[in-house]
Amino acid sequence: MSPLCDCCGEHINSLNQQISVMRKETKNLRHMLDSAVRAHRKHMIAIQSAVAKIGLRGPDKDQTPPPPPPPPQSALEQGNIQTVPIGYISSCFSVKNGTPRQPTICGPSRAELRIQQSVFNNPEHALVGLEQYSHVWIIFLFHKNGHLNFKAKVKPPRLNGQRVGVYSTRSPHRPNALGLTLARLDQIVGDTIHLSDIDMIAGTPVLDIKPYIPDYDSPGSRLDSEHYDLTTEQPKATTVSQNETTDITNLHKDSETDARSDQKRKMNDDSGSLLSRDESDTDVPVTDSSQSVGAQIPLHKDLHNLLDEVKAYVTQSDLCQQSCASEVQVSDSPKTKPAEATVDHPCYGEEAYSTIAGWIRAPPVGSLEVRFTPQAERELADFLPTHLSGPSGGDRPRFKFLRSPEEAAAAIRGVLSADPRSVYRRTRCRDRLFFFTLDSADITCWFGQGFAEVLQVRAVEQHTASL
Ligand SMILES: C[S@@+](CC[C@H](N)C(=O)[O-])C[C@H]1O[C@@H](n2cnc3c(N)ncnc32)[C@H](O)[C@@H]1O
Repeated sequence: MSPLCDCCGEHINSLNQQISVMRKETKNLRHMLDSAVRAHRKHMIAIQSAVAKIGLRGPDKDQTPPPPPPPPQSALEQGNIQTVPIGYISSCFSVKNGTPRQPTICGPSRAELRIQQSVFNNPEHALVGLEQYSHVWIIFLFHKNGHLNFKAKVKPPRLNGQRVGVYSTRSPHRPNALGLTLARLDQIVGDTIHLSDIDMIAGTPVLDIKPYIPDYDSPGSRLDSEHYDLTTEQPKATTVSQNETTDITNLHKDSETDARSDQKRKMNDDSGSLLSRDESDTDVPVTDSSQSVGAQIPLHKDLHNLLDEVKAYVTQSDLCQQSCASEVQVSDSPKTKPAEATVDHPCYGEEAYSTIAGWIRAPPVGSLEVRFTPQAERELADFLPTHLSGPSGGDRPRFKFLRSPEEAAAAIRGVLSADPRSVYRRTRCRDRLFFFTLDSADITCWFGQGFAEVLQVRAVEQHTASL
């Protein structure tokens, strides 16, 4: 491009100056607007509480001032983020055609993911500890979706032309073209993760990686409210004890977890209540001879029995020959995990094994006993269940989501027994009161050695709740 003549150069300079002045003014105006909004909110709160104090009726409905505008939100609060891929998949599939529709379809489908140095100065640091897991969730972008078109109803290929809502499918064509794949983690070398069981094409931008933890990610293994014994008010001892091995193998198979849930359901049916506790229903650490790394495997007792039954019918070698070709390949592969991270997954038909870090089930932070003061119990009991709507309850506080004070008590116990304090609070401000909100209840508690005590349960004040 030829250099600008003097007069055009000057003109451009002056325009640039004007632009920068206008930018500054816009910034100032935005700042003033923000302060005005904040001040307005404060005034509204002050007026409301003054009205409440002197017991005045609020102004007539048609004179009610419009509610204060919501405070300005950051882009993140509005759900807008600028995504930055942490890396790009290099995989054995280069085009969409022929790429497995789900990771389970083609075991040996392999890929590598190198974490970008533009994201972390030391990308390999971001992977420390991940080698203890056998499976990872990969969150990625369907970057080859073309013109990002999506419809509310789609025709999944396996439904042969029938249409269903997009959210009942794993279709790539969705408003935010995000994909989610549970991949097998074969090995980590420096800043690179070696994966198999993938359904992503080469070049796929990856946004996030999370370890697969059946206790959180699989309903059959969830530590849900059923695990809280509401009569003794203590969390059930379903997790392994701390002195157990750090390498815990989870045998996870749908039919087994179903069997486990069925059994749980049956136990509940038998006793007529969720509240009873069967002492035999605790995990027992058993040594499984099939586990080649020799670690102790804490299996649920009924799960263990089931496993024994399965073993009686099929021998390990038969199965390895018939249906575990991919498993064998994994352990034969040069991508086998290094000695300290290797988990030699035994073969049992189509069972999927997953390993997780030991601290997930045996964390150094123990669970807490949860108590309520008599006053807090009375306050909680005063809350009306969701289904009791209408004027019958008078001024009594109501839950919006929780169905009863008992359900609220179980939720409070769940939250507190897991010790919700940050490490800072736990170590530096141990004696401080702890506040949290559950549904329409403001809860105040304190923590002592090995316990949490609920001191107060109050209805969330209306004006605070609407802010
Ligand atoms: C049905 S989707 C399922 C993906 C993921 N497991 C999920 O549930 O979100 C898998 C298909 O998406 C297509 N695909 C894979 N990577 C893609 C990408 N980066 N962009 C667009 N389509 C892709 C392939 O055709 C593959 O068969």
